[in-house]
Amino acid sequence: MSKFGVMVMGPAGAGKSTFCASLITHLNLNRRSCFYVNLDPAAETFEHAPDLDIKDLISLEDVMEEMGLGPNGGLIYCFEFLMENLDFLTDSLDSLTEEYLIIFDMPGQIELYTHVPILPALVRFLTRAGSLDIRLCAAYLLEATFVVDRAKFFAGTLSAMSAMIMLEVPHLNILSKMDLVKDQIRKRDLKRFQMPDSTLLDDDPAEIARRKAEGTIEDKDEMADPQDKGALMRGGGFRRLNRAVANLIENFSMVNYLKLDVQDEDSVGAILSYIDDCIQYHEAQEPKELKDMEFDGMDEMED
Ligand SMILES: Nc1nc2c(ncn2[C@@H]2O[C@H](COP(=O)(O)OP(=O)(O)OP(=O)(O)O)[C@@H](O)[C@H]2O)c(=O)[nH]1
Ligand SMILES: [Mg+2]
Repeated sequence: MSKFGVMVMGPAGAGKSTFCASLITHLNLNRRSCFYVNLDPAAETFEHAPDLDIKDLISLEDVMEEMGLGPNGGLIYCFEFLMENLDFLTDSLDSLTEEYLIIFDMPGQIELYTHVPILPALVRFLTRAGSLDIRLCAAYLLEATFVVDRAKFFAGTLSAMSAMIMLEVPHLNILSKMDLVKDQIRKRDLKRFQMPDSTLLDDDPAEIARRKAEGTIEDKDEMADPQDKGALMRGGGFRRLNRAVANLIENFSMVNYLKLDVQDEDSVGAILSYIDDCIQYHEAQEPKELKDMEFDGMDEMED
């Protein structure tokens, strides 16, 4: 019997726990079962109490105090400890049926998603056939306010891509906190962020302001010409690096973003549909109503 889950990931403060909460509210409203697993050993407050909380296994505060570690080293220690005590997960998750959506609320330390191999090992454990066998997808959240600074946006996109390549499970990228930008950015412009392309760097307001302050451009026109290699060279190493990264992301064309506004029930519902599709949740559900109807039909035939 398969199980189904979503791992909610992304940088610190991206809105992961808030999204988990609104997803749970939405699932409850739609009479769907969910099981909320908090894997952030530093998380204190929750809108919905977790069904399983890593803090019952190990707390970051204790680790920092007893091991003399900082918050990031402490977090890595907590995850290493979890990997040595996987029964903690198995004992609670093993009995869940295919009706449940298991929601993993992850911490925001970016190193967890980029250069330590713990998360891939955890994901392999959760998804391994014959073990928990969870059909898992990753939901990677990036704050929509990043679109204001495009170099930052591409850097965030690069870390999303890194997590995507590292984890090898179906992956949804989500621009969270859309309420903060929806009045500031035109729909047409937003589309360019949803499917990032390197021309976004050509008319970056933050970059234009920076270069105006430096006195390297007089007005917007010089920035708007992507063919102006001279302007790029004059812009120095970082600009060329930004462009190289943006081109890499564009050429891979692997990262597309969905929009999330947690205040909007439809928006949360739309993201849930993507999650369901990724993990083929509906295909595995027992057609209960149909079974009942079949029974009724048979009774009538027998009468
Ligand atoms: N305006 C707005 N604020 C949001 C939204 N989602 C989260 N926030 C705020 O952003 C802050 C961080 O939200 P969290 O949900 O705790 O983010 P997180 O990614 O779980 O943070 P860490 O677990 O610490 O990495 C909180 O102050 C939230 O109230 C949103 O959709 N819109
Ligand atoms: Mg959180």
